[in-house]
Amino acid sequence: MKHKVIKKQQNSKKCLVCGLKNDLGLKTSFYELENGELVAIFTPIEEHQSYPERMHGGIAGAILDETIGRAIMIKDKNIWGVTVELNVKYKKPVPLHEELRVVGRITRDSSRLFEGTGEILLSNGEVAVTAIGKYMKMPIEKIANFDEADQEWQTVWSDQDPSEIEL
Ligand SMILES: CCCCCCCC(=O)SCCNC(=O)CCNC(=O)[C@H](O)C(C)(C)COP(=O)(O)OP(=O)(O)OC[C@H]1O[C@@H](n2cnc3c(N)ncnc32)[C@H](O)[C@@H]1OP(=O)(O)O
Repeated sequence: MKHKVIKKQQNSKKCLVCGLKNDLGLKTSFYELENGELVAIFTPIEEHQSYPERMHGGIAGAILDETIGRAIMIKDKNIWGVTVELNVKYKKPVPLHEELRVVGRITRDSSRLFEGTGEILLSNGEVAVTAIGKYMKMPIEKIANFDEADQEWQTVWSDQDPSEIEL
């Protein structure tokens, strides 16, 4: 089923998952969908491997962690969190060099904590990795010295940005 993209989220400079100036990073794009889910799109490269041609399980955890952690921003772009728990299940190997979609959504939201689930989808739509994450809400000033301009926290548009995403 196709879902309309309603917003593209910000990237940053050096984050492993979303930093556009991190040469070894995933350079992920994040899209908010009209159904309330967040989709991450990235293509793993050789530097993200574990065994040859297989994406590292830690990279799978990283992309799921950030996709779920950012899904809360659909509701309010000013809610920031730090991961306190992440449970990852590896069901199928994830190949390198293929564009992957990762879907995340919030399943519980309270004043101090939020929880969500996510999946890495293979190009044929099969679910390869799943995760459940729990995050503690914190003001960004308490997490880090995060100057948005310095960290290049901004929406960067591309010709490749989809207007709809098939899930
Ligand atoms: C763009 C945004 C994308 C975000 C996605 C990526 C996010 C990340 O990768 S963040 C990096 C990884 N995570 C971290 O670095 C977090 C490290 N942990 C910490 O800094 C601390 O443990 C921190 C701040 C979460 C809690 O510290 P602190 O407040 O001292 O802990 P503590 O006093 O034990 O707990 C405070 C409260 O939280 C509760 N709590 C703590 N952990 C949990 C948990 N896992 N589940 C439920 N409740 C918890 C405690 O029960 C306690 O409640 P109460 O006050 O009622 O007794």
